[in-house]
Amino acid sequence: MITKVTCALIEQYGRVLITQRSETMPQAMLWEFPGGKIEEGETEEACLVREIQEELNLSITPLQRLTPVLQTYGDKTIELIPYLCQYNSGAIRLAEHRSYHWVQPHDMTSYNWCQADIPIVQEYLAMAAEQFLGNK
Ligand SMILES: Nc1nc2c([nH]c(=O)n2[C@@H]2O[C@H](COP(=O)(O)OP(=O)(O)OP(=O)(O)O)[C@@H](O)[C@H]2O)c(=O)[nH]1
Repeated sequence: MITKVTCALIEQYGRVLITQRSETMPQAMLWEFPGGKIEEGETEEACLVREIQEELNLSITPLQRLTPVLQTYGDKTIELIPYLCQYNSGAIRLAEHRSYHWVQPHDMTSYNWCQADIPIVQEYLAMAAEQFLGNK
């Protein structure tokens, strides 16, 4: 069975919000984009809005779906579905994570990521580079 998991790339002022998993979570201490498992009957977007409210106390709007990643961890396979998201309101209150950073694209590769997130970071960096060139 493949578990569908959404994750949010929340952008603000040219930075993206990333979160560090806690000691007690699977993939402990690794960095990820916040999100979580899709519940029965839920859309991807509704899942993200719910998870980001629950985990971080933020209101967001999903804007653009990026490329999903299939990843096997031991005997579990997940499909990680990333969305670029707009920050709307709220101040961060961590419910589950150990910490968070707002990072600039060029700093993203210096983090220790969950395996599934690495292709998403690469896709985001490619998009950020294109945007930079387009703005020149
Ligand atoms: N949220 C999130 N999960 C990720 C990412 N990358 C990644 O490999 N995962 C994996 O996807 C799964 C999602 O689990 P989760 O624990 O965040 O989701 P959840 O809150 O809905 O689950 P729970 O209710 O079982 O605790 C975990 O196995 C986690 O390690 C990511 O960027 N964001």
